Amino acid sequence: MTSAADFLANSLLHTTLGIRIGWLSALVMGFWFFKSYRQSRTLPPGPRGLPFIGNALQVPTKMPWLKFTEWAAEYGPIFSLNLAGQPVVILNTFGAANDLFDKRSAIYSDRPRLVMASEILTGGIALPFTEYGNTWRNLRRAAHEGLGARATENFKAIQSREAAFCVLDLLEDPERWENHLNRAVAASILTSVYGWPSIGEKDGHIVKQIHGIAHKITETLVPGAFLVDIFPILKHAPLWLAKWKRDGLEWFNRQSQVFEGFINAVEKKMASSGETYSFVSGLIENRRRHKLTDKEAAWLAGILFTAGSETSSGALRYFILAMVLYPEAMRNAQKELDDVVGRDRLPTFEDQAKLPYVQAVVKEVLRWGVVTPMGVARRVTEDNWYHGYYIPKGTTVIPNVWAMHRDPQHFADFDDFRPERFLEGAAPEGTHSVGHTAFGFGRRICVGVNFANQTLFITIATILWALSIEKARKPNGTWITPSKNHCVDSGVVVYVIPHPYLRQVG
Ligand code: HEM
Repeated sequence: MTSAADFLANSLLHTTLGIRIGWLSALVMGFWFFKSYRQSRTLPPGPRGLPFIGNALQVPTKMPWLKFTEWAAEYGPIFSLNLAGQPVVILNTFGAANDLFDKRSAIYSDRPRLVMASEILTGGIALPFTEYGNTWRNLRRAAHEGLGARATENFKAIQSREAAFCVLDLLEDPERWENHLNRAVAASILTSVYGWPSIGEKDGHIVKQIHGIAHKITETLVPGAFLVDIFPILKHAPLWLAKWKRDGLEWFNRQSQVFEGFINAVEKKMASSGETYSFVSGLIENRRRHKLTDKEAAWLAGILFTAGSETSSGALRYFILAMVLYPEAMRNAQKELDDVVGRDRLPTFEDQAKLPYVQAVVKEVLRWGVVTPMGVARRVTEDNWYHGYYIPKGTTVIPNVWAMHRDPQHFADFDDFRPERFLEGAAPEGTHSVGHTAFGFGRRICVGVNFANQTLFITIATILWALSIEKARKPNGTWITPSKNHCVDSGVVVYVIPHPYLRQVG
């Protein structure tokens, strides 16, 4: 029989044990929860940074995509950085970009906050930077209506004419080949957008002005260029104290007047003499349906030549470089042009389907010489998980297009310019059968993609039909071999500096 004392002792023992077991299991459970919580909130791996500033000092200010590609080899196709507290995720494969930007486009279509470039300099209404919301939707719908695949057919005649003028200019004055490419690209955009007559040498100041606008905007995108982008609170600094803000707002007002003036001129012409079709004539008729204010419509048209001119002429520079370095590809394209077009007429868009090699040259130019190596960054608008990694709301997500286009899994000889790769087998998954992602992804894919592809096709076909491009020679007769890595990183767009020698096809 157990005494009352034994009973008491026993029950005490059991109670103590029970409490101990209870504590222990609570501890184990707590640890388990903590561990799984930690695991479920782990950002993708990445280089170790310093306290407070994280990896900010490890990211090079020029050509950061090269470092990103090295880090991708070390940490995997999706890695993360901490830029002074701002989480940044870098996507390095077609698959990852497709999974997030295309398949989760509802939460991956915003842009990171760019106070200077987007909110001050362009008033929050420049389509490429606009926050993912109603203003963006209205601008995008209007842009798509005027530049979709069917609508862009309207601009083929303008692009063919400009390609022919470009070749004449190159033949007459080969030394200034860059100017001629710039002029042709700017002219085909401006005539298509505003219905202007072709711009020539005399209109050099307009081309200069356009490139000036693009430069002004891209300059402000250079990380660290404006303190307000690091400390957004500075946006509220009073005007008398913040010269940068006064200058930025003044620039926006001046630029708005220029763009509104261009639109008003088209409107006047439409009222008097029946203006020919252009992007803006369509926009004027439909801007109310698209719920655009006059200023938004003016900026939509204005930003098209800013977004489209530097990128397209940058791609054409890469084309010149590729022809200088890979003459075999040039000869193959010229042979195809000879067989299909002959020598009695210029190539046209009707020939396009019968010129698969020339089309492959266009794609390879965009793959090999990617002009926007990091695309245009996005901002995630909701917490989400990918492959077990946590990507918190507000993270900046950068597609490393440069690495995607050099992924040995898809492009074994990625460094070589080899158009044939687009004629062999299927395009890599995640590229929507295109084979590259030079124009971006998902809902924010380049709205000028059809226009750009048309410009590149007809300009490249016409140049190769008329001209051969070779290495230039030094005065002592030795060849100048340009480097494919000698790039100028202007902030968003990257250029190359080839030294070509142009000669008429015999
Ligand atoms: C070779 C030429 C071009 C290249 C490589 C290029 C590339 C790009 C890229 C990478 C983006 C960002 C897409 C993303 O966020 O995923 C973009 C956006 C954009 N592009 Fe292009 N582009 C070119 C030509 C053009 C042309 C000719 C136009 C207009 C006529 C144009 C207008 C735009 C606009 C307005 C956006 C912003 C779209 C948005 O944010 O919703 N681009 N482009």
